Amino acid sequence: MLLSVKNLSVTYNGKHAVRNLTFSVQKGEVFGLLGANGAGKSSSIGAILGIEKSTSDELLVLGQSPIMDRKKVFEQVGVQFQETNFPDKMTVEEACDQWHALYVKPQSIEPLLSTFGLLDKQKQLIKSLSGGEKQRLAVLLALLPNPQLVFLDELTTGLDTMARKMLWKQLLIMKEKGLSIVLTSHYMDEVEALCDHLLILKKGETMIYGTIDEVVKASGQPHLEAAYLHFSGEEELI
Ligand SMILES: Nc1ncnc2c1ncn2[C@@H]1O[C@H](COP(=O)(O)OP(=O)(O)OP(=O)(O)O)[C@@H](O)[C@H]1O
Repeated sequence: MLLSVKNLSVTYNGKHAVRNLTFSVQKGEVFGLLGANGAGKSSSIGAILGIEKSTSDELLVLGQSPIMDRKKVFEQVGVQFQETNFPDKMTVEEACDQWHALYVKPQSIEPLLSTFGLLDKQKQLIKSLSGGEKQRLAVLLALLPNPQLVFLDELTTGLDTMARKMLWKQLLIMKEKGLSIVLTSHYMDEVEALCDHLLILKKGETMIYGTIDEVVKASGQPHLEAAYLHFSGEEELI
């Protein structure tokens, strides 16, 4: 088991943002944490990463506590955030070199740059990259540690169709090699392409947790998009 979360709760000013979240992720599994804006996805991930304060009956990342064993755990875990702030004068190459130096067994930089279509952008300032290029760089940096487990927040938001498909293909290759992935996404085609299990949050509560087939079946809807709308409560807004 690479990730085990039991009854994780996050509160802000006495109000629950996440309540009793329970799930686990095995080696080579892709897990999707889904829900409408404000449902509690980022708060959950922040808590699992030890950034947000939380309570739980169990919180183990690679069998260790992300709070007590922080350094050891995060040598083997990759994280991509929605917004990564880089210094103004930093180039793609410098960011890669700095990240590379932080880890014990990182991947080689060049093949990754090539895979992510950024080989000819090495000397460019990060702030001058397009939105999609920045997004690809953020995923590249999350994978650079050669992690056993990677957290990808809104993986392909802002990417064009080709870049999305490229990224999915790349992640599936890494999954085959044993990489475990926790992702958040608002796109059900992405969830269908990648996820083994998914969990849908609504106002911090777990509405359903299972495989895509189980979720669709339990919803009584014809396909995942409709099942998602049903469980997330987003259909009430349409
Ligand atoms: N630091 C904070 N202080 C107070 N409330 C917060 C804080 N961070 C998040 N919240 C609230 O907690 C709830 C869950 O927010 P969260 O960011 O986890 O949702 P999300 O599912 O990641 O949303 P999105 O899809 O918009 O990124 C929201 O109601 C949000 O306003």
